[in-house]
Amino acid sequence: MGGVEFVKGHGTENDFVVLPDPDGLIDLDGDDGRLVRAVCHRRRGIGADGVLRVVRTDGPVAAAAGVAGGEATWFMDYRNADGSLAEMCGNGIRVFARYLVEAGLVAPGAHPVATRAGTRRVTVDHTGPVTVDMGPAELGPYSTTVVGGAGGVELDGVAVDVGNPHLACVAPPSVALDTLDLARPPAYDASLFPRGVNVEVLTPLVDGAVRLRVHERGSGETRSCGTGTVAGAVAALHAAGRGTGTVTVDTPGGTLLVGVDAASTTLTGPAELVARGTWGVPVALGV
Ligand SMILES: N[C@@H](CCC[C@H](N)C(=O)O)C(=O)O
Repeated sequence: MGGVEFVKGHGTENDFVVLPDPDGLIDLDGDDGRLVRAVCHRRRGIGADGVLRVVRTDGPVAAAAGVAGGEATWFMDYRNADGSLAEMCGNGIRVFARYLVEAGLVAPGAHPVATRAGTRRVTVDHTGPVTVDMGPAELGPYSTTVVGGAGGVELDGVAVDVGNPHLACVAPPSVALDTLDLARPPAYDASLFPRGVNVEVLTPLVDGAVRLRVHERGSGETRSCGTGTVAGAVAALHAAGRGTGTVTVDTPGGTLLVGVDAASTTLTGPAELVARGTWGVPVALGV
């Protein structure tokens, strides 16, 4: 019986199936990402918020994605659970880097990893927290969202580009963060976000910390989102009249640390590999 080798991992409970595919032999695009949807399915598949394909930067997958490897040997080819592509994944890239170390593909240390949003430098060892230079996070226009469907809660937010699109909403104290319905896709201004958007709701900055929940484009509500955490930290600092600082972000899945300076942002948090095996691809997928 054939199958696909995989590793399962998570970063603050944002979970991923890692697919080692150095030469890009697996077809992840066929039938609008049906293979990705199948492997991420929580009952019929392995279950995950997304897929991290580990593929070489000098092969056809990176070339087709328009990714210039530069000094990076490895390209994180990220897919959301619904099969859609995303430019960047802040929790995923830490898991990806941990996989590279555990697989012996890189030594512990600082390494460039290619993504659709550009190359990111990741500092990783075998067990400790992983730090990613996430690049600049660009503040955009203010906008609004409605969470919880028709008759839901309207919130003001600000667009933040972290390589992928976010609408980060610092909620007033009258909004009970824990009771918001973020399972349903929040409404947003499609003219501002033509490729969709990840929506974060967070508490105002108090003593350098916020609490944050997220609905991710292509995956639904997740326990954490690394790029969303950076977007939330930037929005919280902005709401407090600041452009730089360090923010501790508590998500339902765990705690992350974000650094924001004038030129760039950093994200530090855990990355764990929890299982490995062979996925017996459903015959109907014809793989
Ligand atoms: N969970 C990720 C973000 C994954 C991509 C996102 N859903 C999108 O479509 O932009 C993270 O940790 O950053």
